[in-house]
Amino acid sequence: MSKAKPPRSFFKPLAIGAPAPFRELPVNVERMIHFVPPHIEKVRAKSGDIAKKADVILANLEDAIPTDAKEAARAGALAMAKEFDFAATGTGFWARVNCLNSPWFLDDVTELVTKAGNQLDVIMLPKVEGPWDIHYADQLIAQLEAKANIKRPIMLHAILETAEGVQNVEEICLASPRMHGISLGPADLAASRAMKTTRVGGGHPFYKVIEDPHADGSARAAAQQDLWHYTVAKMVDACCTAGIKAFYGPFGDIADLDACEQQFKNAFLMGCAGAWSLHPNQIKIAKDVFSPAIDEVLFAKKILEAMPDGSGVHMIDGKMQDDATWKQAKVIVDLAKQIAAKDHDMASAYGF
Ligand SMILES: CC(C)(COP(=O)(O)OP(=O)(O)OC[C@H]1O[C@@H](n2cnc3c(N)ncnc32)[C@H](O)[C@@H]1OP(=O)(O)O)[C@@H](O)C(=O)NCCC(=O)NCCSC(=O)C[C@H](O)C(=O)O
Ligand SMILES: [Mg+2]
Repeated sequence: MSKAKPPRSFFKPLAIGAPAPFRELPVNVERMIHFVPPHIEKVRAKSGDIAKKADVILANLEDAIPTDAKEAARAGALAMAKEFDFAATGTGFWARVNCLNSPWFLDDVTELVTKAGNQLDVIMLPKVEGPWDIHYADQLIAQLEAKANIKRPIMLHAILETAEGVQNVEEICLASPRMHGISLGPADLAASRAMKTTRVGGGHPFYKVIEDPHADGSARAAAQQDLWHYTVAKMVDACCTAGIKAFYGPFGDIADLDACEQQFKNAFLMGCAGAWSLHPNQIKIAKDVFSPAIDEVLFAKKILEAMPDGSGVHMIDGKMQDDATWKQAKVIVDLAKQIAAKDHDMASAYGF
């Protein structure tokens, strides 16, 4: 049976000279994690402009990068760290490395941490199966941080994309104070679970409920259901328990902006902080969806103003408010304040 670390050891650096892990997550607006294929020079060159619109730019080294371009993608990621000052626009800089059992993982992490460790905010780890994967990456990154004299800890973000990972998601989230969050990886997860779909996220016309038959034999209404509801709910609960962030991952039908928006909306309502954008068209969708709606923020502000100490019962616009709705309102207003601090247009729309 595995044992948890003693509380006093949990936040100790794992290597002499490595920075101490964060005790609280840095407060960053991360509505979209924008994927860049760093081996394609033309696309990589757009990173500076994209960084003005996106909250996070991620250099992708894993799936979607051809085997013969893995080294070029790694070199491209290092070039991005050198060429662009992402921090100056308040944009996060992340990299998705190849998975732990691949021939590239060790060089990916070694080069990123030692050559770009002061620019890199988060390493995204694919196909995490259990806490043991996080422990290994955690120790390795600490050793490299110490070697390269990195001053600020690099965080870890795991992708939930195997059946085993979903089984172990709570332990993964709690495995290290280096954990930043978790993203759902619906494509790999579908394959791992033997789900019969070729889609990257989103719904499926075969997954629906159908109305009972009518006596007159008329057509029965049917509605598609959300294939990802169970996994997103499990992921959100595990992340919130650990004090880290949950993200919906990719939506692969780049042309279907409506379905992308709906999938992101479901994730936002269920507690996710953001989603991945694979194409520039998905950045604005994520920005709009993962910013609370203006009328919701104004209503939430009314609740907080009516109940300054968060207790008692009040009626606002015909709706009962109490301690619990005060907490709901606070979630929305706190997020709106974070967005307002970054985005002046949103600040005035929210009335801050
Ligand atoms: C999906 C794409 C291959 C589509 O690219 P393309 O055919 O070039 O699209 P467009 O012609 O519409 O592009 C218009 C212009 O935009 C530029 N562009 C495209 N994508 C990006 C981008 N990600 N960042 C910046 N700029 C981008 C094009 O160069 C065009 O520019 P111009 O020619 O000057 O007009 C492509 O979007 C892409 O490669 N996206 C990333 C794909 C990716 O990262 N996939 C992996 C993540 S999903 C995954 O791994 C699954 C997950 O793990 C799971 O298991 O679920
Ligand atoms: Mg994947």
